[in-house]
Amino acid sequence: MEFTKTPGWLDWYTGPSKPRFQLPAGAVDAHCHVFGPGDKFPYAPERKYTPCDASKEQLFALRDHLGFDKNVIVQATCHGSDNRALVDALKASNGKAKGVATVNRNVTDAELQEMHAAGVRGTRFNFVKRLADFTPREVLLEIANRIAPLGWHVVIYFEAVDLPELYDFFTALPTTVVVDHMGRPDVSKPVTGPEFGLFLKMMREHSNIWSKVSCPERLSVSGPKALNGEQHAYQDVVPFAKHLVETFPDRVLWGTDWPHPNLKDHMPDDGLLVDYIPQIAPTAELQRKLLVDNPTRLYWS
Ligand SMILES: O=C(O)/C=C(\C=C(/O)C(=O)O)C(=O)O
Repeated sequence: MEFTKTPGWLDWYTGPSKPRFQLPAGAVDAHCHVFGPGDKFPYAPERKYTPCDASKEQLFALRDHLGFDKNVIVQATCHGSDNRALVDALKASNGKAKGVATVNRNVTDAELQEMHAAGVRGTRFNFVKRLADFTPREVLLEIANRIAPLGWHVVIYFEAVDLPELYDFFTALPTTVVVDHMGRPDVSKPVTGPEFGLFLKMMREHSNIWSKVSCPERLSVSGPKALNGEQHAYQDVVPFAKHLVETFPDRVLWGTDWPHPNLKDHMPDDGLLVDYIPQIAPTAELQRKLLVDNPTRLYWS
């Protein structure tokens, strides 16, 4: 079956630079994807976008180029609850990849066991309206209760404006909960403002809730260049990510988000994204927790 990319789709950055920042041994890219190939793993009919193909081989080559040891591959909405491409990549990784799947209420226990055996360790609930249709909370809670005995966690992706309405649901989940991309804060507002304050309250009062401090390229208003034109990428996101890393050092994760779905105005060099890490994790200890200890404990223990 032929698939045509969403008009204006930006492919990932070809020829990423070699990072200047030396990743610590055992570092994990804890948020990335595989897409298709569509002729082998068709994209979901209910998808909101059609991506470029992005293979496990290309992901693993990027892992090695950047200096990561492992990947956590996250099911993207373009594949819906068809996790075959994800499972195929996990099985090909020689134990160097774990996964976060998307399942619906009809998933069988045998299917869950098969995914667990392949390396899946979580399921993802997507509340970003441009990506996924509404699923009743009771259905999601039913799924969370079914995956909890497997030791899986729940990954949540939402817009910051929706947190007030979702707060009680998130804090009632029976598993570890991992928030994608800091809950997409509005970085034009202060870190100390009420909006991000609600997110910090959730993390402070619920020690089962973690956050990825990834995707400055999605959140930044200042963009890849600072106003003076110097290459200070995404400076307006640094205070948010750095605050989370320093406040909750044992509950943060980082990922490239390769191949960067749905970016509209630019495509980051993944090598420069890695070089961004020391700005948000300024000590070797914080870098080791963020990149090695935390993802290893959550996915490989
Ligand atoms: O890949 C990301 O983390 C971000 C996006 C896409 C998805 O998460 C997805 O399709 O599942 C996005 O913001 O468009």
